[in-house]
Amino acid sequence: MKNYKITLIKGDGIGPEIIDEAVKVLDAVSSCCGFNLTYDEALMGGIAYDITGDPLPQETITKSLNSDAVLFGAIGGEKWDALPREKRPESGLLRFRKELGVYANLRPAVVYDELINASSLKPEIIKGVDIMVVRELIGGIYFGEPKGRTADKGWNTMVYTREEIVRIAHQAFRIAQKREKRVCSIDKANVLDVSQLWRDVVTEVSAEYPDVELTHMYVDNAAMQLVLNPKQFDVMLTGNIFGDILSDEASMLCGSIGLLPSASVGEKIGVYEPIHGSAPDIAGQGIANPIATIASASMMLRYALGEIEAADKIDYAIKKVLSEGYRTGDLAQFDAKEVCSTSEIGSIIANYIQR
Ligand SMILES: NC(=O)c1ccc[n+]([C@@H]2O[C@H](COP(=O)([O-])OP(=O)(O)OC[C@H]3O[C@@H](n4cnc5c(N)ncnc54)[C@H](O)[C@@H]3O)[C@@H](O)[C@H]2O)c1
Ligand SMILES: CC(C)[C@H](C(=O)O)[C@@H](O)C(=O)O
Ligand SMILES: [Mg+2]
Repeated sequence: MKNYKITLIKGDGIGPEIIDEAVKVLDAVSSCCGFNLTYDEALMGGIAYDITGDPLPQETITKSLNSDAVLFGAIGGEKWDALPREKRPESGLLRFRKELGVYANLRPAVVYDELINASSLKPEIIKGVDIMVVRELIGGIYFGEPKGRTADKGWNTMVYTREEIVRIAHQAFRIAQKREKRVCSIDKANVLDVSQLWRDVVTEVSAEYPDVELTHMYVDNAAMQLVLNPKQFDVMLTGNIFGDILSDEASMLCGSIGLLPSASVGEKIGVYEPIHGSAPDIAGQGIANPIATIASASMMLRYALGEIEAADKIDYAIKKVLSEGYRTGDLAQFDAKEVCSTSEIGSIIANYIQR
């Protein structure tokens, strides 16, 4: 029987609660599909800082690089907000992504028919929305030098090199070839030099993909177009910060940020993580929506392990459970037949798979 090694990073806030549900579902699907998963936990974020003094212990990097994939919950919280930047949970996550070289963050935003009433937008605007945000993840303003602050001044630098833009653009075009063959590249080329380079390089790379239509859009307009007419988008190619913001916005087309998964991939091991954070406001209450993490586990099976049947089973079970009206609190107002806790909805999805 095939055996895969998965590094589990639960992190802070709701991280442990949502990862536990993803593991429940993974265990159900692996026993149905005839493979085995071995989990090894590793620390990151505030909890790692509290235990080791470092938000990203070396052991976490080593374990992750020696596994087949990483399933990640979320990090951060007010408790650690006053720490110096390099000790903060968020710095641990950024360093982790850089160490693993996961330059492409794939964030699908798909509107489920079952949740068509969960968006504040009209059903006719969102029905059928299926967007893939391809977000550059280890460059841009998050990493550029110089950065720093004094009492009276704070500064960061948005930098992209040609090489960084080329590799993320190839990802976007290759993904588009398997979809509707449309890439909309998002930038702020009317103002930023770095965006002018971005636009030129994306255009150059597009010459290798004559079957894919390329358009460009300024990020401010893109934020507006996403709620005006989201179906115009197939693949949205973005830099680091623009993709961070637009994917949170896109989650509200779908109904809740608790639904959106992601895959962070590059040359080495991939990291599979919900797009949301540690949600300190609801942590420990058993009400977080674990579906984003369960769907991230499905992306892990599909992309990292090639267990397509198992991934399909999870995706189908999520849809089925939503169609039967099971909802966590974030979606309780929308055609709910039964409002469930985090653990209940995880069990219902796992049981559905085992039926
Ligand atoms: N990848 C990550 O680990 C990650 C991502 C984003 C934010 N963060 C960190 O998380 C902390 C909180 O940040 P924030 O509040 O801006 O963003 P957040 O995504 O944690 O929460 C935003 C809002 O969405 C809700 N929400 C998020 N996930 C949910 C879920 N699964 N089910 C139901 N509701 C959910 C929260 O309750 C909150 O009201 C910060 O420290 C931030 O830096 C971490
Ligand atoms: C916590 C933060 C560093 C992170 C990001 O901005 O990438 C988060 O918002 C995300 O979307 O994963
Ligand atoms: Mg974010």
